[in-house]
Parts: sequence; structure tokens; C-alpha cells
Amino acid sequence: MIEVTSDLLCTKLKKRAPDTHKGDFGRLTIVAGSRGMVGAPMMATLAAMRTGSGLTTLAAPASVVSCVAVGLMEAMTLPLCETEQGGLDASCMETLLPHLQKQTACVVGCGLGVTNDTKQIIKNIIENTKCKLLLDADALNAIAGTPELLQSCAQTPVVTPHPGEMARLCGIEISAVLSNPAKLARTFAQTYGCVTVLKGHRTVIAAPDGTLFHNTTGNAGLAKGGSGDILSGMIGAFLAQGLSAVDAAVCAVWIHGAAADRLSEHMALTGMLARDVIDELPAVMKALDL
Ligand SMILES: NC(=O)C1=CN([C@@H]2O[C@H](COP(=O)(O)OP(=O)(O)OC[C@H]3O[C@@H](n4cnc5c(N)ncnc54)[C@H](OP(=O)(O)O)[C@@H]3O)[C@@H](O)[C@H]2O)[C@@H](O)CC1
Ligand SMILES: Nc1ncnc2c1ncn2[C@@H]1O[C@H](COP(=O)(O)OP(=O)(O)O)[C@@H](O)[C@H]1O
Repeated sequence: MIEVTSDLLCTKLKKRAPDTHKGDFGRLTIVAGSRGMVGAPMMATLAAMRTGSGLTTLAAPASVVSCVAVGLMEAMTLPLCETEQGGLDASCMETLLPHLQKQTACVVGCGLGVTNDTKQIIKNIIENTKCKLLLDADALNAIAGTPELLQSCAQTPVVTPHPGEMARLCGIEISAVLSNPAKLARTFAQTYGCVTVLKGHRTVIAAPDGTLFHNTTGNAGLAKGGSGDILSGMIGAFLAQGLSAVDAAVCAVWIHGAAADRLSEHMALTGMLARDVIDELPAVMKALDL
């Protein structure tokens, strides 16, 4: 098992060249949100922009976009048709699919809810888009009975389950996930050809070739709603910037935890918020000389 360190990150991340432009840092779309879960898309989008995504678009139910757009000045938005319950309507694919064909990477699932419509949408995205994909939260719940769908992705996808989501994906109890997370993550990655980020106090990252990484940054200040949404946006940003699926996951997981560790130097873990972690990301990257 490889321990993720700042030295390892320095071999994977490059400082920006002075003559660079936004097109060099990729186009990322975040498909997220539903009535009652408007924070998740916002946090994922802000974290992606703080992690260097060139052009970031939030694709969400139209009413969610109306709520959050004012707080996402630097992002573009793609308002999508929604059901009466305020989740995405399957007919939104007429707008979303052509949009995704132009994108480098797509993060899907944060706060999306699980309905028949979202299940159809996730299957459609997996089977019909060519960009790099990260599936989190309700995108994972949507494929819980059919994880083999991951093998239809055009490029190696990243999945970011917490133990509850991993248990649903694998059809096992949470206790079974917790009994040997590294072994389970590796088997899942190898079986379905995806980079598997199994989150927890000490997150493990497994690559489809069986390589395993172990992260030691992060603390209990992250044990709050929103922390996982941030991580998804960060991995998406690194995917958009051209990192491989495994490198994007390794770098984002370490930086995410390191931001919480930096905050813990002057803030009680009890009071740490996801938004504090997002704001701390540039300081962590500065310390890495990025
Ligand atoms: N502001 C917003 O808009 C926010 C929106 N959000 C959105 O909410 C949606 C639902 O996501 P969710 O994770 O809250 O519910 P769900 O998938 O049922 O998981 C709970 C189950 O998993 C278990 N479990 C979890 N971690 C574990 C661990 N480390 N170790 C062990 N067990 C663990 C947990 O166990 P228990 O707590 O019962 O012990 C329980 O059984 C999703 O779309 C998300 O994006 C959130 O991001 C919050 C902010
Ligand atoms: N005690 C902890 N120590 C270190 N990291 C933690 C701890 N608790 C949570 N995290 C991290 O916070 C994130 C939580 O993700 P998740 O459970 O998906 O949250 P949410 O869906 O509420 O955003 C993961 O990256 C996890 O590794």
C-alpha cells in the first residue's frame, strides 16, 4: 500500500505557466442538486473552482440554479427541467447530453436524490458521454443494483463512496465494508475498472490495476455534511486539468484532508465548516508551491 504524501503530489501537480489561459485547465460540469439539497451542488462547484478548473458549469434543476447562481459568480449554469418534486426530469438529457459532449470532465450525483428519473439519467450519462466521469452519492445509489454499468464508461471513471454507499453498491452490510476497506476497494476497482475512493477517517484509493493508496491527512472536523461534496468537486477539477483518474483522486484526497488539518491549527474541529475547507484550499496548494 502506498502512503500519499506531499512529495508524491509534487510529482503529479505542476505550477501554472505564466502564459497560460483558462482553456488549458479543462471544462468541468457538475450535475447535482435537487429540492432540499441545494448546498451540495454549490459546495462541489466552489471546491472545483478553488482547485483550478478552467471553466466550471453547474447543471442542476432550474429552481436549484435560481437559488445558488448568485453565490457562484465565477461558474456558468445550465438550468435543467425538473419534476414536480424538484429533482431532475429524465427529459433534461435533451439539453444535458449535447452539453456534456463538449466537456472534459463531469461530476455527477451530489444531492441529486434517487428517483426513476435520476436512475435513467445516470445510465444515460454513463452509456452516452465520452468525457471523464466521477460518480458520487446518489449517482452511486442509482447504480447500486447494477455496478457493472461502470464498465460502459468511455474512460476510467472515479467513484467516491462513503461506507454506507459502498455497502449499497456491493449489496453488503456496512460492517462488512468496515472490516477490510482496502481489500474491498481494490476488488471493486479491479472488477469494475474504476478508481475507487472509499472514504472514511483514513480514505483508501484503489486503481483498476490493483494499486492501493492510503491517505493520512484529514480529521474529525470533516465529519459534517458537505465534506464529501467538496472532495467530488476537487477530483473533478483535477480530471478536467488533465490528470489521470487515479492521480486526480490521490491529489484531491490529500489536499482535502490537509486543508482540514491546517484549519485545525486555529479552529476547533467542532466549529469547522465545509465552506472553511473550501476557502483553505488555495493555502494548501500554495504550501505545495503550486
Ligand atoms: N447541504 C447539502 O445539500 C448536502 C447534501 N448531501 C446529500 O445528501 C444525500 C444523502 O447522503 P448521505 O450520505 O447523507 O446519506 P446516505 O447515502 O443514506 O448515507 C448514510 C448512511 O451511510 C452510513 N455512513 C456514512 N458514512 C459512514 C462512515 N464513515 N462510516 C460508517 N457508516 C457511514 C450512515 O451510517 P450511520 O450514520 O447510520 O451510522 C448511514 O447508514 C446525498 O445526495 C448527498 O450528496 C450531503 O452531502 C450532506 C450535505
Ligand atoms: N473523522 C474523519 N477523519 C478524516 N476524514 C473524515 C472524517 N470524517 C469524514 N471525513 C472525510 O469527509 C468526507 C465525508 O464524505 P461524505 O460522507 O460523502 O460526506 P457528505 O456526503 O456529507 O458530503 C470524506 O472525504 C471523508 O474521508
